[in-house]
Amino acid sequence: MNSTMECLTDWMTRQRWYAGKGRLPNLLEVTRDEWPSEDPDARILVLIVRDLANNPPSLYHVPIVLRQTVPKGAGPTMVGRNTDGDYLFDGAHDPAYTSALLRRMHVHRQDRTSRVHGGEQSNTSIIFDRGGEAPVVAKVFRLVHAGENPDVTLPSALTARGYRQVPRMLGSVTGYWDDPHEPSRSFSGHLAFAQEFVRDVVDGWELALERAAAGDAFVDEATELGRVTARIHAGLAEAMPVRPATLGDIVGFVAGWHQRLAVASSDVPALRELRPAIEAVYDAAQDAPWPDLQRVHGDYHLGQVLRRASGEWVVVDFEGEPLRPLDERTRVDSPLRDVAGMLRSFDYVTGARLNTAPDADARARVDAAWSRGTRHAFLDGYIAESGVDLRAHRALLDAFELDKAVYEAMYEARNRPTWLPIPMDAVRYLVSEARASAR
Ligand SMILES: Nc1ncnc2c1ncn2[C@@H]1O[C@H](COP(=O)(O)OP(=O)(O)O)[C@@H](O)[C@H]1O
Ligand SMILES: O=P(O)(O)O[C@H]1O[C@H](CO)[C@@H](O[C@H]2O[C@H](CO)[C@@H](O)[C@H](O)[C@H]2O)[C@H](O)[C@H]1O
Repeated sequence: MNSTMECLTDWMTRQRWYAGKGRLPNLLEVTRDEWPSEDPDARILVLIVRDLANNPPSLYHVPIVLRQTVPKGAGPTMVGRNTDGDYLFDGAHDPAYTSALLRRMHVHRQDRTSRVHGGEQSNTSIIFDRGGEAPVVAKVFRLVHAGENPDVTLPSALTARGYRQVPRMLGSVTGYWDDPHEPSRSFSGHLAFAQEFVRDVVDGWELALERAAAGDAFVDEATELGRVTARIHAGLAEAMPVRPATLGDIVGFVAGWHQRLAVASSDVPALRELRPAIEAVYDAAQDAPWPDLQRVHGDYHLGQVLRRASGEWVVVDFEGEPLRPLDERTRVDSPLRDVAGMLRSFDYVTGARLNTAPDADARARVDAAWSRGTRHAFLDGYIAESGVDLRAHRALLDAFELDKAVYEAMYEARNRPTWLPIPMDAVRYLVSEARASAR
């Protein structure tokens, strides 16, 4: 038997969302909130813990359920047994917590049976889709940050204005905590939210890969996706601040690109020799005309868009790039970041096919024109809907694409090293003479 923190220490290292891969956390309890439980055999504790082994320390949100006995089948979701003899369970898998979570967000359902989404996720999604009622997904953030989480605020703003291009937002939970280093302040941040779980959808990435492999065009889908992207941007501009890019903003963006390149170059040696050419593209963008700044999706790619059976696109995961600090992800930004993100994603479809082709014959059958046609269609759809001539922003769009490819190189080097050639090929192309003359 162990203290609650000791129980969590070992268990956390086995969780997909634990960020300190390969080392034990050094946990300190920050807050403990006991939620009312409808199950007399269960106590619900919503913990915020600090991992001091990380520099800077990270904050985790860990809801757990304490029970005197082990319910049938609950063994695999047990966290441990504490010094009082209580068994601790992962809240996400325990009905006492999952139904309390819905109550907390004022989401009422007859059938509260739930399941945890099995995918490779940095957060935990709990799906309620039984009993013939409208299905709901609750997303439990694991790493928590002080301040707004854009994954809550952006889709909420769009839902409030009737936009159907995001799943309907239903509610959220905010947590409060103190920091011993700043005793005069108290902090708050989003811990979870609930939204419509969109049924009968296909993930844009899977769909695009399937189409490309079958030799089928993706032009109609990409055109519509371009339109939807422009509509989302219009909705965010309606709901949240918009302003012209000042010289100070532009200098800040360009400095940010250079800084990210410096960090990425230390992770990815192949970027080093390309650095002067990449920097030249960044510097050229400083003198280009910039469209207005506003809130954007921030990590826009085919894996973040779902296609309903009706053919409509729905956009999810407004959390922004996981490798960027939260305060950067909650500022006004350029809508070109999202456009560039999706353009990169079309290129990834071709790249992934080349990367996974078993032999030279299979590689030769991969059609590079697929990505070009899809990119054009997406831009056409965006331009038609927004009235913004993106092609007039070619140099700037190239700089955003290059910055995204540099981010991807860093992301792949850290997470999927065999995929690194995909963004590296894009970096080489975007700085090439051929690209410069097309600009
Ligand atoms: N509201 C929803 N309805 C249906 N599927 C969803 C919904 N939200 C997320 N998903 C699915 O779950 C996947 C992961 O969700 P996401 O928000 O991107 O989590 P993470 O930030 O942890 O990657 C998405 O790519 C999508 O396939
Ligand atoms: O986890 P997130 O969805 O927030 O995004 C991260 O992981 C993505 C990989 O799943 C990564 O996207 C890159 O790979 C995609 C294919 O798997 C491709 O469609 C994207 O264009 C490419 O950027 C994303 O960059 C990263 O933030």
